[in-house]
Amino acid sequence: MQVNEQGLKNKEQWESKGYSLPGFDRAAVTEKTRENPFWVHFGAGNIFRAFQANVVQDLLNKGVLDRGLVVAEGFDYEIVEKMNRPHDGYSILVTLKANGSVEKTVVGSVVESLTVDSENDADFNRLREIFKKDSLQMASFTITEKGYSLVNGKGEMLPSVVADMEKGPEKPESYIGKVVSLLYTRFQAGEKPIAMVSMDNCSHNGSKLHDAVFAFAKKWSETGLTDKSFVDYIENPAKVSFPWSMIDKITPRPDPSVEEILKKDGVEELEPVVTSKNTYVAPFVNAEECQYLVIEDAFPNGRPELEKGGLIFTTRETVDKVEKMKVCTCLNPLHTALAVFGCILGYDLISKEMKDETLKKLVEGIGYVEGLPVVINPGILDPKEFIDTVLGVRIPNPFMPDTPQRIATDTSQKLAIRFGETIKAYQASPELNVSDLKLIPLVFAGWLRYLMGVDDNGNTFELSPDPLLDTVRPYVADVKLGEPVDAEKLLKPVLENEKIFGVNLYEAGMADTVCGYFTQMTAGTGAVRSTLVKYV
Ligand SMILES: NC(=O)c1ccc[n+]([C@@H]2O[C@H](COP(=O)([O-])OP(=O)(O)OC[C@H]3O[C@@H](n4cnc5c(N)ncnc54)[C@H](O)[C@@H]3O)[C@@H](O)[C@H]2O)c1
Ligand SMILES: O=P(O)(O)OC[C@@H](O)[C@@H](O)[C@H](O)[C@H](O)CO
Repeated sequence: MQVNEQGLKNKEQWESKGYSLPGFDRAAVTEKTRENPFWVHFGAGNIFRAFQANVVQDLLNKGVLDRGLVVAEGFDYEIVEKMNRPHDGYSILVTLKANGSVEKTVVGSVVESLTVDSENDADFNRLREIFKKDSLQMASFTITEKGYSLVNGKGEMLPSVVADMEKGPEKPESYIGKVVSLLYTRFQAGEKPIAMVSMDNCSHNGSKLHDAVFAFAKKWSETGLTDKSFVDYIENPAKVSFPWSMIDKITPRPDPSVEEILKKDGVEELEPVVTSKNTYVAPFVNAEECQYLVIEDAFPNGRPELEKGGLIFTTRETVDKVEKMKVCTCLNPLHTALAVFGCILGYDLISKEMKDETLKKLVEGIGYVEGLPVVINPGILDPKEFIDTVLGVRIPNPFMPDTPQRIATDTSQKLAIRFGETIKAYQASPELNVSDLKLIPLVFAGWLRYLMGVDDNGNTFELSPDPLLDTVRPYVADVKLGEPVDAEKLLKPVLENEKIFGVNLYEAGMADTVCGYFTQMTAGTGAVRSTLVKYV
């Protein structure tokens, strides 16, 4: 049983093993999509395969849609070369339910896979062609928070961005430069409308995408590298919109336990690949059942009826509230707390951490006690019920192979959103005091302790990738477990960094607490556990 066009011809074989197959005429859908594409997604990673691609498949099955998805990968071309193309765009979605049952779906809604590589004429020209089409309604993105950044950890503009700003839209190298170049193609084709929808886990994600795009459009317009009015096109919401969104579906990396299930069914060539850019991809994805995608309803070229596939379209205000609820208080901060302490305490599964009474109490405290008071009820989802399900069902799901190491990736990019917003809300509130926050500083101290790359037994472990590692690791490089440490002196430059924590922890009055916790956590082996037990 091979995951490709040929291998899927024997439908009975797949169906007899419990697989749901695409229920639409894929050849016809492919042809229509080539002619009139409506949705290009940037970022061919795991969440896209597990969520957006499956929603479109469902709508194709129901006859709500008659065209599929084009996926464009602009960072890690190996995903397209090693996964999408050999498998003709198919992948298997394995849904791991909390009751232990497993749902297997062959997803075939991705009918075109392209690299966004200006050196690859065939793919880049095809993308230009797609961006000229009247039918194109949206371009969406799951490219991680750092995908939108034009600067490095030190705040310096990335060399590829500097080069593209100078050279213009012809042959860009940087990610956003390539996206803006495609938008310029759309502008030149008659200023056609489009929604540019960031679906990444960052606060006000649409504005993040807008700001990065705008920086290029402004520079190119001013320097005459594009038509002067290109920047006006980008700034006209009736032409180009940047809706905000909130996305939620826990999608761990492809796991060997799931690979085993599929292998036993007779599925071949399933081996996951870790690309040279550190993406974990396989011909299958594994994810939980629960999913939410809430999008600001701002689509200047119209949009498909994606609400029929469970997506929620609403106002920017509601997206803001729902996103704050999920990313800033009720899910992602709890994930990051478990990621940091899970790595230090030697865990390899998030669900196992939820059986650790101290860690369970820690995340309950961060969620219910410290986070919930600043959540504004978005109306469409109840925050208390949401957090109840996150802590009672989703994170403890023993069938989900999610790891603290995955979630610890890029922590420096996430602390500001996941905790800083709560601190700011406490600062702004007449009823709340920042000094009441005891657990958030514990996570900050835990992250600094994590950066030592030494677990609570004193053994070294590998840190997850993070663009700021080289900048922040040196601050804790000389700290030795059991030796005296002047935390204030060592950590001050980091704790003052608003970019990392969302606030200057000295100004917020939290720096002393963090230093105190850090000192206790470095007192010797077992000190992280005893500090947690003491304060949780
Ligand atoms: N996995 C989840 O549980 C989940 C759930 C909700 C939202 N998300 C959002 O989706 C994003 C991607 O998650 P995933 O599960 O697909 O991860 P993944 O590791 O499977 O894929 C990452 C994707 O981002 C791209 N990318 C990585 N670094 C980049 C960079 N510097 N510039 C541009 N592109 C870059 C990769 O090429 C790939 O397409 C997350 O960062 C998060 O914002 C993920
Ligand atoms: O995807 P990231 O790297 O932004 O964050 C890691 C996890 O917290 C995240 O992927 C969650 O699983 C997801 O946000 C759940 O919807």
